[in-house]
Amino acid sequence: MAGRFGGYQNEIYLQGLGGATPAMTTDLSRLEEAAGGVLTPEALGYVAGAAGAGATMRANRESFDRWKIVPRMLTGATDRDLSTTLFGTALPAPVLLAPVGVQSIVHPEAELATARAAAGLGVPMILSTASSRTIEQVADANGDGPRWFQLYWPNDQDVCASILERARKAGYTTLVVTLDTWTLAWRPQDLDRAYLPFIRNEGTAIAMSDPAFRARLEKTPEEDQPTAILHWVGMFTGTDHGWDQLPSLRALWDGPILLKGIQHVDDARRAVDAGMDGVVVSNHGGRQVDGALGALEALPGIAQAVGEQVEVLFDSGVRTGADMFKALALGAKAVLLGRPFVYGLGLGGEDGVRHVLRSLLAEFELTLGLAGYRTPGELTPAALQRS
Ligand SMILES: Cc1cc2nc3c(=O)[nH]c(=O)nc-3n(C[C@H](O)[C@H](O)[C@H](O)COP(=O)(O)O)c2cc1C
Ligand SMILES: O=C(O)C(=O)c1ccccc1
Repeated sequence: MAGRFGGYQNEIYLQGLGGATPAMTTDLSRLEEAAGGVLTPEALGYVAGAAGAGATMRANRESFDRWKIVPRMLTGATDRDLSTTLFGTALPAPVLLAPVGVQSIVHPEAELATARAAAGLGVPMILSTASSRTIEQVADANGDGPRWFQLYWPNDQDVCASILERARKAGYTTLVVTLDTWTLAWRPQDLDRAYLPFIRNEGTAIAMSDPAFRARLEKTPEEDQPTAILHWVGMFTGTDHGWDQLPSLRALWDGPILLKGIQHVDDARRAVDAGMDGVVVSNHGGRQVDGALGALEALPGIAQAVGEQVEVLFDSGVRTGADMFKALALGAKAVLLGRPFVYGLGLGGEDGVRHVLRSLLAEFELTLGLAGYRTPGELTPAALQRS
């Protein structure tokens, strides 16, 4: 395991001896700019866009910038090991691919390319309910790779049960229930273009292939697509649930359940009280509540309050290996990578996602070692200074 990710650096330099340079940038903070050259304006606006005036998305980055790494010397950190364990399963590194719907808007192979790249590295992929491919197709492409499933909690218990049963049968082990997007926020980038991918039938594969969902329709989606899409949108958005409904979800899923979108320490405590196995501290990449706090600001308090009892994961604003280092030092057990892998997918399909993941993990491994640490588990807030 040691050196497995850092080796990407040597590989790139060695290829340089033969005159080759990487197909896309190794500066992960510049991927959005690069993707701007290949995505349609609608797709770029959808992926890169945020809620409102973008204040939360900017706050996500500002909160990373406020923390600085304080490197230690002569610690013998030459031999690193990035591996970690989540819910009893070993992972090669503390990173997962965040659930991202409608991937067909950036690349024709969509979630299948992502699933292949993730499986090749042993990195878990979290499949979105709003996937452009079915649960079973993505599982096939993912082979023996680890896979988690993200639920947009439908307001129809039969459809919910059917989707979760399909996920279980297809080998998804862990459930991530996203709570922060029970309706879409005000998103000017999309509103100005009157663009919404899923009402154009992007990202509806799971619902359209679901027997319980189809049973709700008078005409099949093939006969009357607009009605089917409207029914789907109504089922997955517009209804907030309550804490008292979590037991009904628990009854439908045997494996670990995490709640995604947790930002208040009291909600993290409620998740623990409700018997959940983890939380994802996240503000959805600034795509939901504009004016909300930078997600990293919420992390230390939540990690302190519940980190001993459940797994605390983090996303929103992670762009580089240094960002991973900071989130782990502030209490995350692992991070979810969001937009950067989507840009990699748009730029280069499966190879692009692989490049982004390998770059992130190589940079993280080098940062870890050069700051004086051998393993992610050694990181604590003492590795950082707030400025
Ligand atoms: C295009 C796009 C689609 C997304 N779709 C979903 C989704 O279907 N389910 C979900 O839980 N989160 C979704 N998210 C949120 C991500 O899981 C993650 O929380 C967010 O991207 C993290 O922020 P970052 O991209 O700034 O790192 C989506 C994000 C983007 C950019
Ligand atoms: O765009 C999003 O952030 C998102 O979560 C979503 C919601 C529904 C369908 C596709 C993506």
